[in-house]
Amino acid sequence: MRVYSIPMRTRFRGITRRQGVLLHGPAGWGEFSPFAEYGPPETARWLAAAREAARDGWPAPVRDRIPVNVTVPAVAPERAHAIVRASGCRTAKVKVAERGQDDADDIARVEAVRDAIGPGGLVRIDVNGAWDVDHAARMIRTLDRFGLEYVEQPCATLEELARVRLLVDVPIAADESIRRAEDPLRVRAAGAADVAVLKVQPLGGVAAALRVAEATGLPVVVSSAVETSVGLAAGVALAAALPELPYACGLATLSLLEGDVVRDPLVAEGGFVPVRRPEVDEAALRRFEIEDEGWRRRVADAHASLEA
Ligand SMILES: O=C(O)CCC(=O)c1ccccc1C(=O)O
Ligand SMILES: [Mg+2]
Repeated sequence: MRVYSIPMRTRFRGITRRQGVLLHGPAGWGEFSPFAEYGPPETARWLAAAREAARDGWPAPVRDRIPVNVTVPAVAPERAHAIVRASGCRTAKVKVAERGQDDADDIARVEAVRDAIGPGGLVRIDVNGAWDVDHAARMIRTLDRFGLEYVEQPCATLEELARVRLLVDVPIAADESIRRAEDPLRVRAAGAADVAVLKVQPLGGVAAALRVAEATGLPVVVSSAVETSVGLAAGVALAAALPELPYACGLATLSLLEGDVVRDPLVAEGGFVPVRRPEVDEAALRRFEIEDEGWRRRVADAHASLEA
């Protein structure tokens, strides 16, 4: 078990360092990197994903590259513009409704991103559940002046998502609303979303996420949890194994980190991430390795919860 801590280039989800654990097994390396606010039983699924990677491996791919979106954190418009231009991606996902910012900040950022990507590019926004129904309907209409592909998790609850979905013409994607195997059925029953955002670690692995994808009956966008190339490879494997992949995925997140633990990182080029599994590089890993009792305990607790 190896613990890593990598500085982030930009503050994201309120964190400035990404930390996690890498596990090795007969099938390769797996990543366990639940965010600090998660404890058991949730972390058991994150551990199951790491174990699947290390012990079992993943289903066969049906494509050899994955179209990806550039992820634009809640930065100033000039910076957002530069991030999009440098990415080469034809789809941008813009974080909005960040704490400490207001609607005008979001409008300026989305406008800058539309300008940077041009009329032929796609712009989606991610609200992380921060708006109430009225605020969501108002802001989605305002931001749709710049053309929105979809809105990710505009409100926190399924009931609110379903109401917003009836009020606006822009498709709604569910992200935080899908974290457990039983969630897709609830999303479907509530009529809460047009698109399902799936992340491998919270769903307990690639095979489990494929079953969730089938259960949603919705088009799927695979997204990372901002991981090293070890964790990203699992997201790439899921995106590669899905029968249909109509949207760009949120797997171009390596550029949010200052470094990586592999020889040949899973970076996006020309808007695509290649389908492959990079090898952990001892020297790279040692550069970011830390000794941390807290992470060892989190693995042990997740393990105990998984066996219970
Ligand atoms: O989807 C992307 O473009 C990047 C991944 C991302 O946004 C994300 C990463 C970690 C935790 C939450 C989220 C999120 O989608 O809200
Ligand atoms: Mg999201």
